[in-house]
Amino acid sequence: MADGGGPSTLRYRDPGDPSAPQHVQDLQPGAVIMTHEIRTGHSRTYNRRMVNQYEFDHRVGVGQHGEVYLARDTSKHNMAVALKVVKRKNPKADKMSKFRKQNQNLPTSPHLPLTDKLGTTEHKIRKEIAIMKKCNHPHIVKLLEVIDDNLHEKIYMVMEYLGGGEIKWRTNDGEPVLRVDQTRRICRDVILGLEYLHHQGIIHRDIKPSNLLWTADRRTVKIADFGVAHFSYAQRLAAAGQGMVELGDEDPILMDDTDLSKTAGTPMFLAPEIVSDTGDLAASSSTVNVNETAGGKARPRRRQPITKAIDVWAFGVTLYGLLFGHLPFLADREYEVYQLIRRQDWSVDPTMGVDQIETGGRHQRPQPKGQETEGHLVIQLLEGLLEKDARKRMTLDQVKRHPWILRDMQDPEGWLRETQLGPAPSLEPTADETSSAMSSVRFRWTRPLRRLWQGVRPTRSFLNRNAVTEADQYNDVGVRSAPSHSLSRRRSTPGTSQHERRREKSRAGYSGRDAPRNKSTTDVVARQDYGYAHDDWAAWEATHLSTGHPPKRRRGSFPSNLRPSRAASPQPSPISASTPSVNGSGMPSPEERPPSRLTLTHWLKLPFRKTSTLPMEQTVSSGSSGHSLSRRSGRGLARRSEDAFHTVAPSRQSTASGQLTMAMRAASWGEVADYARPSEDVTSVYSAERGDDALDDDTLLLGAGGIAQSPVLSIPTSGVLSTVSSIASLNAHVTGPPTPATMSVAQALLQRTDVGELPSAADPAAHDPSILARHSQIRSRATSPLAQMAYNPVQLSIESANACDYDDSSCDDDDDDDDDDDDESSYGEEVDLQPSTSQRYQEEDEESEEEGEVRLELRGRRPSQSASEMSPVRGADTPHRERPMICT
Ligand SMILES: Nc1ncnc2c1ncn2[C@@H]1O[C@H](COP(=O)(O)OP(=O)(O)OP(=O)(O)O)[C@@H](O)[C@H]1O
Repeated sequence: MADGGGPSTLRYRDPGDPSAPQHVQDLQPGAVIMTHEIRTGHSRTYNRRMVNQYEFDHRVGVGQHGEVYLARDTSKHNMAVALKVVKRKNPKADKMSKFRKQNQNLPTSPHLPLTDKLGTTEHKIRKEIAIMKKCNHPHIVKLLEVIDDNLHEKIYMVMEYLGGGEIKWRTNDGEPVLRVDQTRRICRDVILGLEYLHHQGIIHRDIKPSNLLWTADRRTVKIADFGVAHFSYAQRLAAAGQGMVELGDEDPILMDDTDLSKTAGTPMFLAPEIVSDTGDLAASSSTVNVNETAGGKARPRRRQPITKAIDVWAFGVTLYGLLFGHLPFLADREYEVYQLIRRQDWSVDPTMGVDQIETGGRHQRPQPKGQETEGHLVIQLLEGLLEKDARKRMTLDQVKRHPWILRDMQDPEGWLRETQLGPAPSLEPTADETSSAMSSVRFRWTRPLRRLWQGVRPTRSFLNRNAVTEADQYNDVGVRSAPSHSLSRRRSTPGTSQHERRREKSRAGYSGRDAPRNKSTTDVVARQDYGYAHDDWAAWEATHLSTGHPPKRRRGSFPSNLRPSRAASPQPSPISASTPSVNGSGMPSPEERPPSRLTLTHWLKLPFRKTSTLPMEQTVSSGSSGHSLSRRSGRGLARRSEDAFHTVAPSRQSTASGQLTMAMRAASWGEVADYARPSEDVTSVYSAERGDDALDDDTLLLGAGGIAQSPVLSIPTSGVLSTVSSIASLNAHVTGPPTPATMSVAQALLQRTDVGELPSAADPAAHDPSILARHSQIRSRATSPLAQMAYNPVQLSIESANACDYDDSSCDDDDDDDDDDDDESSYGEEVDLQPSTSQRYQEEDEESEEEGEVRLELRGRRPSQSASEMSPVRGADTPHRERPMICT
């Protein structure tokens, strides 16, 4: 790594993090940005992979169709985002799907989602994107941007990052880890999210604990993974309740209801109406799908229609799982599970939750209204949810009003009122959504063609300019207006190293990206051979914008009304006095240009450094210690850049159905508002400091895949959590050497958690962020990797970043066609290590592609995994896989 693998100084700002700056917390992106231009490279500071403005960190999950990475958006104050990288085409999976369609009795795991029948990978991704684009709700994971890498047939889905990870709900022994009241709060969030989805005409089809993710502060749960979700026109009509809804362009991919009849979802969570055919078919083809009529003649049985009720069922199974730590219908084989779902009644344990509240058994006598026990209410609710007849099943509205859901709320009526969804919005242009979700261009660049094109093509990063206001384009100077960097690197002349080429360029008077672009179009290709240049470019551009002389841009990239006039005298600015002179072209002379790599020496020479006018955080690395100075934005441009965040959010939130008030959010968690007791604030990492009794929030930070690695009692005390998170947030806001004040706060926090002494502020060592990082690493009392990630994000991100260097199976993509170049491929070289699961799959996939003929192998699907299931440290054993369970 560029900084010698020293401690990371990356600062992630999660919108859900209460310690994040307000503008980050307020970030509620409206329209999803569709980006069709991709720039890849490596960040200069950390040598991490970059795709456009996103810098990859570690992998947080692996799904059936792709991998999910933590990344930071360098254009938005390093805001954390989740980047899902999916291959547009997966011939092997597609072939397998086809094969499965023809051979329905193929074995599958009951734990894994069924997606085979939903069409090709491309179709599924398109649909997922189109559906996510329709959603904007506090309890639904937000899709922020879709980057369509047509060249490598990859799609990058940029989503809000949910730092809390999946809900952990059971131990290895199948015991619950959540308290009953915690489960209730999770349920409130899920109900609100589901209600919104159904209101939009969307059926999720894969509700289960692992698709429910916590925000970093663990106050909010959001529904994720729309891989098998379905948009139902009929559902949408019903939601509108008016018989008719206004339709935009009809979109075949969303309007095709035949998809709904296909089996999709995770077997254990499938509703009886879905498995009514499948189960029997799989079990015994001679007895299925027929009803014996009076005349003894077999006649196909009518299947119950598939409606949103399937989500209600899955929610019931989820609730059951959270309460009891195991699922109601368990068997080793898929078809056995289906039979149980169809025919068997479920039973309950004598106690529920980690607090072991008595259930009172499955069949109970009625209790006087208002005096029901908690167990009684829960069983009543489960009976309504797990009703095999979909027509008799509870509706979400009934669920929402159920006394157990409203229990402990101070003002249930207020909550119901506040969370009432407004009239359904009209169906906005769905055809546009899906057609733009992925480019349909099938053209693949060959290397010579690409080279030719690079010489003449204009650069444009954001084709969908409607998604961003004009002012934003102008303001967001850091990235959007940055020149596009070449996808490919120049072919090396034999015997010429990259360093030599660089030296040559620098002798010639310019270095790649600083080359004036206004002389001729061919200059555009005269860019650097390596990585990204955000920082330098942004710095350079910032300077010139501040003087009223922006660099030349492509026509149309500036809104005319905002385009600074060259004739007009620049605004008097304290910056302008110290900015470099510009030549006639609006570009600095070669001596004045920032260097291609921003070293500390160069930084010190920059004329504008004193004024701190960089539009984005600029990290300067010095020495091997990894000591870093982080210069935050100055007032001028940074201010504009921040403003852009607000204007970028043309709050769809404010549309009738998307409207959720603070009260609603508060109520769903029972925040300290009018809706709940103060002690309900159990999910706040700060509540321990307030001395609230019920903080057992640490139990939520448990192992992998819904399975707690350690019993609840061995989890560290809550004070540790709040302390470390305070340190983390302290770290997050220290953007330079720690001041004595911050050091003393950190010292106090560390003393409280008994993790050691910090050096004094006068000690130079104290200025090394590694000290803070080291001290904030709690001695591993939390055994789960996820917990450790939460406790020490900085440390883990370093390990994982290292891991990414060789493990990032998608890391290879940007080099697919450019591997003639030698020097950049830092991944791949270091590795003599065990390939990860995803890597193995990737390799197999590639092999198959190369062969042209897709080989079929019968084996279980690739399971989706969260980061906690994957060891963050390379070579360590995978902690757990779902164990098969036998139903008794
Ligand atoms: N926005 C996010 N923030 C944090 N982690 C995420 C996010 N989205 C996904 N993940 C993690 O990545 C894992 C896989 O992602 P995802 O579920 O989207 O993939 P998939 O291919 O749809 O998986 P599945 O097999 O469940 O269908 C999830 O289980 C989750 O742990």
